[in-house]
Amino acid sequence: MAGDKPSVELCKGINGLDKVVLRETRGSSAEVYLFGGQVTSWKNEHGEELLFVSSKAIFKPPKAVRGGIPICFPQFSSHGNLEQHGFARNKFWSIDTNPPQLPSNNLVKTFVDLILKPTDDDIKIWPHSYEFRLRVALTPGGDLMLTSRIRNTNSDGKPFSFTFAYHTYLLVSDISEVRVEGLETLDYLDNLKERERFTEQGDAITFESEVDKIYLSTPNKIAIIDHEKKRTFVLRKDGLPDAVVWNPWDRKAKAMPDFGDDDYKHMLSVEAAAIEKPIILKPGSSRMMSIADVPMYRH
Ligand SMILES: O=P(O)(O)OC[C@H]1O[C@H](O)[C@H](O)[C@@H](O)[C@@H]1O
Repeated sequence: MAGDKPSVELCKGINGLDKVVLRETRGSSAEVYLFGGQVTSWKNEHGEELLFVSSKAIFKPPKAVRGGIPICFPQFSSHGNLEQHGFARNKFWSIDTNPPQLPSNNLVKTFVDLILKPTDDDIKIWPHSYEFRLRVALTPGGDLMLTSRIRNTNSDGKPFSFTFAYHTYLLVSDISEVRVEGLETLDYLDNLKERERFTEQGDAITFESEVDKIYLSTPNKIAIIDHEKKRTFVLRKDGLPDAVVWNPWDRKAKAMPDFGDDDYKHMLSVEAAAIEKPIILKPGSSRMMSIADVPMYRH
């Protein structure tokens, strides 16, 4: 409730799964499930939801929840030997009670730190030891910030490489009224054409059919403009050169059991990512990757 103190609360979500609820003074909030380390809700100070979660989402491990912000690690999509989008989104994360310091931002007081480490069984699938720390934070103004720090803790001296994405599902009023700015004239790999490389035209991107593109070397700021809602999401990213834009449209929507037939009209995935050039970490070294989603309104 607006006027309350900021709070961070661990409680039970759908199907008894643990979730952490962040609340800020002016009324904005966010929810994070320990399953997947996945943000599943982000509301502005009027209590309006900003993230898309499918009406048919299944909150039942091991299938990742359809919506919010799944974490794709250590593999984006199906390009590699691992399961689609890697395993991080299907794992139970823990609350990190003793996180190492992050570069300080004194304004941000409402956050939770999660951690994922491999079990012995996990190491059979991906033979590396790592610590993946995820901070989910809400600013007093209601911006959502995710910071990931991945560290190679291999004791055998071996480096590892990975690809990564914050698979953000934004809630939009009508996909045919949405415009994305910041990706014009950039090169992209088209997932619908065997990852062939193309160059985007000069206009802002609009949507009238299925899209699944990996834009390369993108600017650190991308705007998603929702005309009907008079709302713009500004996605700021750091340490993540690529950006995926995905909407399955009607035919693929129908083929997904956890996605409503008309859901595609109300979502757009804009995913800050590192895909074209995998990130390589030597033992003892770590990498930080962050996003901040900022909602802005026109009145
Ligand atoms: O169905 P999922 O495994 O969650 O993947 C959903 C989508 O994720 C990304 O956006 C990929 O680029 C798409 O090719 C994929 O269809």
